[in-house]
Amino acid sequence: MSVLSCHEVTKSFRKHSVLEGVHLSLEAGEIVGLLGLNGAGKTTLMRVITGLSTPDSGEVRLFGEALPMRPRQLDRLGAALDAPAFHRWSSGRAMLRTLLDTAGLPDGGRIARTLDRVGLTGAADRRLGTYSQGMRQRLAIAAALLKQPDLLILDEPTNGLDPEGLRMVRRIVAEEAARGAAVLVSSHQLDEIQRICDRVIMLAQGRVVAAGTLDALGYDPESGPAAFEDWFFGLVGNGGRQ
Ligand SMILES: Nc1ncnc2c1ncn2[C@@H]1O[C@H](COP(=O)(O)OP(=O)(O)OP(=O)(O)O)[C@@H](O)[C@H]1O
Repeated sequence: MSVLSCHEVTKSFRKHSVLEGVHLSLEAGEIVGLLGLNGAGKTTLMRVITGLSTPDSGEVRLFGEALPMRPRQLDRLGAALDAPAFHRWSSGRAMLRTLLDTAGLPDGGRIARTLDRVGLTGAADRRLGTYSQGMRQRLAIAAALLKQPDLLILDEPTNGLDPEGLRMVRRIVAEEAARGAAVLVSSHQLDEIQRICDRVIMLAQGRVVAAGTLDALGYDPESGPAAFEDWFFGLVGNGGRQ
């Protein structure tokens, strides 16, 4: 059974079609990169998968069950999407505690471990209003990791992160997959995707234009980042722009 499957998913905003007949599936323990130019539909697809947005047609199944998810199933999903809303007077530690309390889960050292994994131990008790953009991004990743999800969805997790943060994301994604979680990660950092993903799915104007391992899609990993960029543009074209 796939951890995630999408079948013929479509979504429009007014008359603007954003997702068209999207098919995909993710298995436990694999890391899949979602690629596409600005406006290709990556975030919309992730919002549909996480139940934040309803598709116009098609089906999304998580852990074998069609959306919408039952509350207990929700705890099996961890997602960092968009810019999360933070209460500026709260702290990172307090925010994570609220998430655990809401889910009725015990801490058992989980909060401290998660803060450590994202490099926020030293800032854990600072007010969120004082966090930098990169620190907020780290906290969003921590929130997604907190419940040890079976499906981890990260929308451009390296946004605003320093080089050490890039390494951290790489390490976390690999650790989560090794633990058995399925990971779907979008990024404009083609070299990062090339390094960390087992498979890629390319979206262009809301359609999947390519999906598979880099090898199956005809990319030679030895040929380096510049070649990956050429390969990417060869598949997505110019995204419909003039
Ligand atoms: N709530 C909304 N209302 C209207 N249009 C929307 C809405 N959300 C997204 N769109 C449109 O859907 C299209 C896809 O947007 P989406 O954010 O999914 O793209 P993306 O691939 O994540 O882009 P980026 O790389 O810039 O983050 C865009 O044309 C966007 O303007």
